[in-house]
Amino acid sequence: MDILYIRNLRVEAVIGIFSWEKRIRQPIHVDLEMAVDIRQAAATDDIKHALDYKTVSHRLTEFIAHNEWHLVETLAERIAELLMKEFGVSWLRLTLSKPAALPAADSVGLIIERGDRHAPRLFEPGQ
Ligand SMILES: Nc1nc2c(c(=O)[nH]1)N=C([C@H](O)[C@@H](O)CO)CN2
Repeated sequence: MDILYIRNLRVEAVIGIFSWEKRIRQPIHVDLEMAVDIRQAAATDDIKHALDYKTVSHRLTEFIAHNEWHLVETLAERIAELLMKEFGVSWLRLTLSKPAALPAADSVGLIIERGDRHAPRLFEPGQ
């Protein structure tokens, strides 16, 4: 299986467990790897058969920024669900970072993997 990645997608989000965190936006950085099979896209040279990283990035930005979150765990799980349901992604590894969370640390966050790495894409959106 091949991997399409998006590295260091930056989104300003309302996220955190404390009341002061409900009143500000904080940066969330998304690193994403998604299983794909690039052969049909490469053979046809047609974006219709590719997982469009621009569309995925715009959707994730909108989803993260237009909702409010308490835990990074919740946000990570919801992102994984969205990618599987809306884009047919069969396997993903997501690194979610909240770099402003701890003044004494460069960043904190999570790495999660969901799905079957060797399964084909579940569907192509719009088909
Ligand atoms: N495992 C987690 N621990 C903490 C979280 C979290 O989302 N998951 N969040 C916070 C606070 O919101 C923190 O980021 C504020 O500095 C603390 N621990």
